[in-house]
Amino acid sequence: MFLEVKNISKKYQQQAEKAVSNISFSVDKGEILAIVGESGSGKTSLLHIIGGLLEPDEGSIFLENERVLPPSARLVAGHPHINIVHQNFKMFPLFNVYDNISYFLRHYNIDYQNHRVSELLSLCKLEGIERKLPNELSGGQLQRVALAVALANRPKLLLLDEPFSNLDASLKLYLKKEIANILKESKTTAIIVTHDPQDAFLLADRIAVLHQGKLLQVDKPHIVYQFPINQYVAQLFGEVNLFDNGTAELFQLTHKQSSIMIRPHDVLIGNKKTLNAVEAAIKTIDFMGAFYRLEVVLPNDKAFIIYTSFTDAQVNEKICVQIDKQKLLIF
Ligand SMILES: Nc1ncnc2c1ncn2[C@@H]1O[C@H](COP(=O)(O)OP(=O)(O)OP(=O)(O)O)[C@@H](O)[C@H]1O
Repeated sequence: MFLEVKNISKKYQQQAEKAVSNISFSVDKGEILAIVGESGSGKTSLLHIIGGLLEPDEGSIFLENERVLPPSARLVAGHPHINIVHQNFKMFPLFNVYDNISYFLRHYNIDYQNHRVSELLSLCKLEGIERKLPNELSGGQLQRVALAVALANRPKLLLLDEPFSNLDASLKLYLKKEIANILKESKTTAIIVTHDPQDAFLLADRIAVLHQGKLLQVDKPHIVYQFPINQYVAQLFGEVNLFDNGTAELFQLTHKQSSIMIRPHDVLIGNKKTLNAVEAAIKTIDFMGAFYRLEVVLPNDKAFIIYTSFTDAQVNEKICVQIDKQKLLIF
C-alpha cells in the first residue's frame, strides 16, 4: 500500500473531545483522496499528522511501508517526500513567478533548475506570465504557482489544505478541473482537505467523510452520494427529503427502517393523479440555473423539495408528487 494511515488519534490539551479519533484508511499510488467535513471536524489536524507536522497521540503513518516520523522524532518537522499547500500560500513579493518556483530548486544545478521550471510552467499553465510579480497575478494564477512550487521537487505525496477557499465561484470550477488534471498528469498522489462536497466530486477518486473527528465513510464519490452510510453523510452531499411516518404512509411506503430519504431530483412531478402519487400545493419556485427548486406542501402539511429541469407551474397551484422507490435512501 502506498500510504497507510493507522489508528490515528489526537486530542488537544484544552479540548474535551478528540480532534481526530482512531482514524485508519489507505491511499493508492496516483490516487486523489478528498477529506470532506464541516468546520472543526478534524480535517486540518489529520492532514498535518499525515504530513509529519503534528504529533498524534496514537497511531502511525506509513509512506511506501516506511514510517512517517512524527515531529518529536525528527530534528525538523515534516517529511522530505511530502509537500503541503496551505490555504494562504504566499509568494516572495519581490520575485517573479519564474524565480519563485526556481527558489525551491536552488539546491540543484542550474541546467536542471531551468529544465524543471520550464516543465512546471507548462504543466501548471503559467507560460507567458513567468516574468510577472505576485501582485500582478489573479487568484487562479496564484493558486497554480502554489501548485508548481509544491510539485517542484516531485513529492511522493501532496497535501492540499482548502486550496480553493480564496477563489470566487466562477474561477473555482475551472481551476478544480485544472488542478485534478495537473495532479493526474504528474502522477502525483494527493490528499485534498475541503469543506465543500463539490470540490470533492470534481477532484477526487475517493472521498473520506469526517465528522467530529471520526471517519464515517471512505468510498468513490458516486457511492458516497448514492449510498451514504447514514443521514449525516446523505445531508452533507446535498438536500434530502426525510420521510416521517405520516409522509411514508402518504406515499404508501411500508418500512421498518429508522430513516427513509429521497434526493429532490429523484422526486417526480405528474400533472394528473397517477398511482401512488400525492397531491401537493406549490409554496415556492426558485430558479437555480440548471434546475428549478420547488418547495411543495403535502396533505399532512409537511414540506417536500423537488428539483426539476422544467416547470410551467405557478405558486399555489396543485401538482402530483411521485417518488421513484428505487432511489430511496434507507438507513
Ligand atoms: N492548536 C489547537 N489547539 C487546540 N485545539 C485545536 C487546535 N487546532 C485545532 N483544534 C481543535 O480541534 C478540532 C479540529 O480542528 P481542525 O482545524 O483540525 O478542523 P477542520 O475540520 O480542519 O476545521 P476548519 O475547516 O475550520 O479548518 C476543533 O475543535 C478545533 O477547535
